[in-house]
Amino acid sequence: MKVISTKDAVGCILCHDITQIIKGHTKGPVFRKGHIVTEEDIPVLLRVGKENLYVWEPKEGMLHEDEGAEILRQFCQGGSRKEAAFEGEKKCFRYMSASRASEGKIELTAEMDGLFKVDKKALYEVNSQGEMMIATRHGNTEVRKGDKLAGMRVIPLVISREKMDKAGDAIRQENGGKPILSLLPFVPKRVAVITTGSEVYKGRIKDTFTPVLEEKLGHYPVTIISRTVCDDDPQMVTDAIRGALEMGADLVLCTGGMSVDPDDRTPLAIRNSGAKIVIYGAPVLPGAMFLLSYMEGGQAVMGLPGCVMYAERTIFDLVLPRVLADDPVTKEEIATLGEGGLCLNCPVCTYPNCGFGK
Ligand SMILES: Nc1nc2c(c(=O)[nH]1)N[C@H]1C(S)=C(S)[C@@H](COP(=O)(O)OP(=O)(O)OC[C@H]3O[C@@H](n4cnc5c(N)ncnc54)[C@H](O)[C@@H]3O)O[C@H]1N2
Ligand code: MOO
Repeated sequence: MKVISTKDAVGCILCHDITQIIKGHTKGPVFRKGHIVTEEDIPVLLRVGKENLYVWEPKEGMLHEDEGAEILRQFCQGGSRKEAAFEGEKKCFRYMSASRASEGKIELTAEMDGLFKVDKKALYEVNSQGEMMIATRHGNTEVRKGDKLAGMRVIPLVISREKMDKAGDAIRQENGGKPILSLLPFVPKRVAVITTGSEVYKGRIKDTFTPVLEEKLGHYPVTIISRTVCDDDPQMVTDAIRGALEMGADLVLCTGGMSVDPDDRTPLAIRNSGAKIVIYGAPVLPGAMFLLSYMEGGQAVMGLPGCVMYAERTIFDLVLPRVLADDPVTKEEIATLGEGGLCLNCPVCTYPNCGFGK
């Protein structure tokens, strides 16, 4: 820290807030600690009576907190300054926009509806360095345009470039240097709904499952291309799946017949369609009897248990955004859902902003 004549302070970093008081009008900081003095600031500083200032001396190898924050933004979002050019106040890149660095902090916001992904290990590496932090919302959750995704800042006013480089090296070692955060936009999909169950097929009860799916799918860029009702006959269900795929379905949703009764034949029917089963049975309640499979061509075929019809949130809500963002779900990932896999059925549901599936 040193004292400098205000007239000579352009480019210097203020060490403390500078307060302006105009009687009966304003009281507050005109400049914050950490601000870099510009040519235009000089008359303002002189007007608040500051002919001399305490400033940091720019030192070789030391970065201002805002410069450090910009490096954190690159860790998160990727892209050089040029690639991620400012549009007005926003820096847009890879469907995320960044605020301008201010007081050492940058925030990222979703520019599209889609699936938010976090490389947890790389994030941990950066946050383990000290003197810097990145906080995000949970990964693998759907986000909507305008949602806040992450905030990051450098903790001290200045940070060594070496420290930032070390964090960059840790990310490179962890994932080869890929951005920590990504937003995968939803990809428009054609969906086929196959309802199974003799009670519905024979008209004994009304189908109340399909309307639930229609409502849920209505929040995404999805077209329902077919609705078929089948008896508890696995061949009939298999034929319906194959027919839907021939019609160009990207996603086939089979409902009913997912548990252990003699008439519950949907898993067999899905298997016989040629789909490769990722999981049948998941550590999530509601949703234990869920089945996820993929065809060779990448189309997803799901078996949805009865709970998807009656419970507000189930495993279907965890998996659907991923499938709609073309983000394949693995058996291992499903196995990790156990902790947080219990929906608490809160009086007011705040999903996805809750612990379910996290
Ligand atoms: N012994 C066991 N029983 C059950 C288990 C288990 O592990 N062992 N799991 C339970 C869980 S968890 C669920 S979830 C359900 C799974 O049910 P299913 O997917 O097999 O559903 P269904 O048996 O076909 O039907 C259940 C219930 O829902 C009505 N339903 C089904 N589809 C429709 C429709 N399109 N419209 C209207 N109503 C429909 C159906 O009539 C039944 O009343 O299994 C538990 N049991
Ligand atoms: O499979 Mo049930 O799906 O847990 O309610």
